[in-house]
Amino acid sequence: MRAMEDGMFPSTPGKVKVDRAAHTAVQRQLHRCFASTTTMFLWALFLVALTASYLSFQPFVDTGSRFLSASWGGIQWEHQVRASALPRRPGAPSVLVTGAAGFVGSHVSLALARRGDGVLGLDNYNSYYDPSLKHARRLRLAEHGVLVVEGDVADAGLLAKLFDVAAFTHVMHLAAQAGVRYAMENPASYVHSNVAALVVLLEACKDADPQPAVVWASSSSVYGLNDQVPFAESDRTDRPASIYAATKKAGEEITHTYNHIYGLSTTGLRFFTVYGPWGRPDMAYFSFTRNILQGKPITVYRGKDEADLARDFTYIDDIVKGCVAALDTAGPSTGNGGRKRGPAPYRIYNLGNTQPVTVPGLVGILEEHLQLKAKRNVVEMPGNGDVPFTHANISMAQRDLGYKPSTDLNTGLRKFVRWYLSYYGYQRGGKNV
Ligand SMILES: O=C(O)[C@H]1O[C@H](OP(=O)(O)OP(=O)(O)OC[C@H]2O[C@@H](n3ccc(=O)[nH]c3=O)[C@H](O)[C@@H]2O)[C@H](O)[C@@H](O)[C@@H]1O
Repeated sequence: MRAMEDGMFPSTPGKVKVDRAAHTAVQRQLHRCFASTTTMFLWALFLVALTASYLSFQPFVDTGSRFLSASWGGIQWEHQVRASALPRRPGAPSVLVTGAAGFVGSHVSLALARRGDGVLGLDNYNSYYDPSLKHARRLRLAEHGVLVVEGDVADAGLLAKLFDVAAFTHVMHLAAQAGVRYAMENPASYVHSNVAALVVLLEACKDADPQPAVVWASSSSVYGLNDQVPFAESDRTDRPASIYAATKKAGEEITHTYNHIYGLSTTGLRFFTVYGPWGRPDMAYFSFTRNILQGKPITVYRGKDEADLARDFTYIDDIVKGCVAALDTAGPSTGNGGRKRGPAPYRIYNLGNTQPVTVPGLVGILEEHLQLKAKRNVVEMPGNGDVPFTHANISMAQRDLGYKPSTDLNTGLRKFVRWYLSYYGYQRGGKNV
């Protein structure tokens, strides 16, 4: 380190010796160099090229060094973003879908693109579960002209750029740190994705002109220790059983604030244990399927007094219909320039199936579709944030969104198993690859 510093700086600051003979020789050289007009022309050409290349790197240079490592920016990228966000039929919405490479996000993006909406996806492809599944979903969307930008919702610079490039009429915010039990291992990731990133997104929405309407994923877990059945939107949600639930509940309060102050139209959807093809490998129905096929044991939790746990499992196609209907019925935001110009809708809906099934019941259906017996390891539910049961009252969603789930667990799991076997290369009676 010392040697390097010695080479760079004079040993006594302010006392630099100038070699006069060398200095004159250099001056003569420079003079000879610029004397010829051809050489001057070449220098000019070089300077023009240098300036042009600097300007083409402007999006990276002027927004700060944090973007140097990001995979977005540039004229070509902006062109792709604009094309993806552009509606394919007159009057159709232009939707920014966050978490578009996720389970619900990819299905909703596809449904919107299929009917001609403009759809731009955003996803950080994190490794909470196998990112290769997220990339496979991305490729599926690309086949339908949907671009999924790689980036984090908490990146305010990226969001500002996206809103600058495309005029989104709606935001479908489905990016989140999901999973109830993982919240005990990594609570900070829930605060980052479900609270901090949500605020960054709402800031971008409130600054946009015109402001988009926001539809976003809350969760049935907000009901926490509520024991009034079925769960209605008017029930207590101030007793969350997990950090995950607490961050989703925080999201409901935060969106309320943006609705109240800035006139943002917001709709929170409380999803009830969503399952189906292209699903999440961390969820019970998915990991049970994997273990049963591999001959490995599964852990089945049981509640107090040996009571079975139950969930209001809801099939993905029903959830997609609910999301699209929420988007179509969302009233407009009313603010601009950071100020509210009138009241805007603030809505919360349950999207469930209304037919809870026990966890042993779920395993039984999987055994039937897989034609294999599960090795069940039944244990008492650990104190890990789980709740004993969920059951949705969907009358509000029925009334306002025309939401009407139509897939029972048996039918939905049949479709899931068919997808699973084909995606992972299984054939009946053994793995094919
Ligand atoms: O409805 C929701 O809001 C939530 O639904 C699911 O959470 P959860 O219902 O706990 O779904 P799973 O993790 O698939 O668990 C389903 C049931 O299986 C049980 N389970 C889970 C894992 C396991 O190894 N064994 C087991 O018996 C759980 O206790 C639970 O009763 C999602 O994972 C959450 O992201 C989502 O927000």
